[in-house]
Amino acid sequence: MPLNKLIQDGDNQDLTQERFKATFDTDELAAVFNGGEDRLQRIREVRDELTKRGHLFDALPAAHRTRAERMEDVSRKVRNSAQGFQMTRKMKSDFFEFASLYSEYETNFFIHNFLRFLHPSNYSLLKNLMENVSDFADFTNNADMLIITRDVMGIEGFPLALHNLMFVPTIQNQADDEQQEWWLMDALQGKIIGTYAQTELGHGTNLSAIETTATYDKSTEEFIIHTPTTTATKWWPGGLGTSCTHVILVANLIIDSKNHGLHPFFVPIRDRNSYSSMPGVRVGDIGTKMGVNCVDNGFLAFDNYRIPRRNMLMKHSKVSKEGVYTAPSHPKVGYTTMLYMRSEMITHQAYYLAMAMIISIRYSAVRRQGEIKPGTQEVQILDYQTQQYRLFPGLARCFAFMTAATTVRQMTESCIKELSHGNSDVLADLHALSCGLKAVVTHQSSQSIDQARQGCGGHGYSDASYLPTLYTCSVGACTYEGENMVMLLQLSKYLMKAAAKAEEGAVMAPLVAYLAKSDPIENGDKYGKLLNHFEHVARHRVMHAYRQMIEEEKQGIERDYAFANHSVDWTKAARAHTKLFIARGFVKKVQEVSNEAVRDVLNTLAELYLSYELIEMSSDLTTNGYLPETEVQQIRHQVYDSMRKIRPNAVSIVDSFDICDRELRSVLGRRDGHVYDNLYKWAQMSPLNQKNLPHVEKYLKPMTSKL
Ligand SMILES: Cc1cc2nc3c(=O)[nH]c(=O)nc-3n(C[C@H](O)[C@H](O)[C@H](O)COP(=O)(O)OP(=O)(O)OC[C@H]3O[C@@H](n4cnc5c(N)ncnc54)[C@H](O)[C@@H]3O)c2cc1C
Repeated sequence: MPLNKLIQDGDNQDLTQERFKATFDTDELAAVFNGGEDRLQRIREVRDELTKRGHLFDALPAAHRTRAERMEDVSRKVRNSAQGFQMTRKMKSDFFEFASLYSEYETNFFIHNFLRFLHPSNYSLLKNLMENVSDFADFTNNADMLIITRDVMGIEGFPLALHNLMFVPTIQNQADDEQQEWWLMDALQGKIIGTYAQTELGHGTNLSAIETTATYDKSTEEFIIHTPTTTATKWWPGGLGTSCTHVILVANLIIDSKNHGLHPFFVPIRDRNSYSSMPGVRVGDIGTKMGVNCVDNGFLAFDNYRIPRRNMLMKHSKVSKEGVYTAPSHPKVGYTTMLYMRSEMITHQAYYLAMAMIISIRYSAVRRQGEIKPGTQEVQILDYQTQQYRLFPGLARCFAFMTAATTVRQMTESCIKELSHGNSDVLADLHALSCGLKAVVTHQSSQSIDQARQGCGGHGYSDASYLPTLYTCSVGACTYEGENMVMLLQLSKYLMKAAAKAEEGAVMAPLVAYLAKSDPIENGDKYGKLLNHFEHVARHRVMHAYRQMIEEEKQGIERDYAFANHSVDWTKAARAHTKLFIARGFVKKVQEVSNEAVRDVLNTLAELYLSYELIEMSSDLTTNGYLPETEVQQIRHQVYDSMRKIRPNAVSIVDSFDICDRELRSVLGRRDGHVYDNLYKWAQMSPLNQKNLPHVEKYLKPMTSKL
């Protein structure tokens, strides 16, 4: 029995030959990547069930459909849940009993675990909205829902994406018990569809500049929602364009002319029956974007639109009938929700990147182009060192990022337990880390996906490869959920405080303890040595940025300006700090793997990851004589050595991601490697291959027929 489990008769011969070279069992590595044997098994069972339900999938590739047709396709798959999901009285009472067990801090934990892992609520919506999956899918199982969403819906989103991710969790997190009784069941059953409207046309990152107002009118016990300027128009919220009946609106709370800052309001915007916008509400779609065009991102403006007082979400802050404001008891409410969101985003990025690697590496094994020595046979492009340099660092990053996502999720869970005992010590560390991870992982994933696209030549630019879709989905995440540069600056502020502590010799949190250490004289074993180099670079960058800033302060420049004057250096420091965390986690993970053959291949990937990332930062390695140029050269050679070792296993490694053709939606990445015949078939489906096309009939024919 071959070690690669994907070998089948009739496949492209080059691909089959590659698969026979595997030195490890692909099922074993698949279990490591996908979070364990049980989880892998379950993913496969769900996938098999989906295979039996052909009508869940589209006859034509999405690229050959208009945006409106694609919106129709995804909406068909998430149709109204009213008939699908009736919560029984018992389920309803369990639901609220469970919710009430949780304290304020645990509420965030409750949202994510209860909704995603423990209880039918959030994913049940998706599940019950989806046709025909309720008889086999376990909606309490995150793996089930992940695979169903990816396989059936694809990665370009759907009109209820923000409803699930933001609208329902915000009601649970920020509405009081009575408000949850009013709104939650309708939201869970899809009787109302919502989104989260925060960003404005003129204001994104800087929340303090948001202009939309909610002014309390004591005489009627209502809030008057108003958009005072064009720049105050809400812009971007997913699902707002055409799908939502309601929004959670983030607006300035004004009472007796006093601004109490931003608060969330539950605001109906469209009639649930007619879908017409409410009087006083202007709402619509913002048009096509670089990607995620199955999400209808929209705009929203209000003309003195009135909502009842109790439509302000009042779990944490309150406004009484008389207009008395009560502030939230704890300023950090909501932090842990954000932490979970970010760990989920990192998981998604690891999958996007894995898909890009499957596509580009399989295709590079099938594609023959050019000769290494003139007059010899055309080579598989995977044999070119330059091609390996383009692709294999991305391959190693898949494992590094997946490990980071798992680690940060576990750290978040343990942090929440600590919070429930009143200990918030690690929250700031973890929040800062999550900012760095969000920024580094989204940036590097999209970079590696684009390298994969370019590595597939012209066919990589075709939608048939699916690489353009993967790139646009991945790169969008560099902006939403916190713009990346701003995320790095947030981490920098935390590192600035840590640097000050290191200078003072104060006690340091574990994640930044290395700042107070000096460079080791003994470098340790292979991994120890490389990780020491990561520590050196991070420490050097952080302390350098800090000391430059302090020097400016001594010259009378205020701290804020001194920080801003060195913000590029600070973001470089933040990246190095984050890469150190990822590198440490990857090494630890590899060392825990028990199967020797799998550990060997992961060792090679980890070596490549560490040496490649160090070479990317190599100028910091030689500064101040930390390493001689010869040692940097050795690290560079380590990159090439690791690539050589990975080459024979490359196809089997990507096969181990265990992502099937249907999920992959790529002609270039097909398991069987029959790329050319299928590219031809894919092109035949293009709507432009129909007869009597208007542009030809109206304009081109009359032009050419005159010649
Ligand atoms: C695909 C997608 C989906 C989205 N979905 C939603 C949604 O559902 N709901 C919603 O409310 N919003 C949504 N958004 C909006 C998103 O949250 C914002 O685009 C994001 O917060 C960035 O804000 P901005 O666009 O105003 O950029 P800006 O803040 O204007 O940033 C522009 C540039 O200025 C820089 N910059 C800004 N502030 C600073 C600073 N303090 N220091 C240094 N540099 C700075 C940034 O680094 C960036 O280079 C979505 C956006 C996208 C792309």
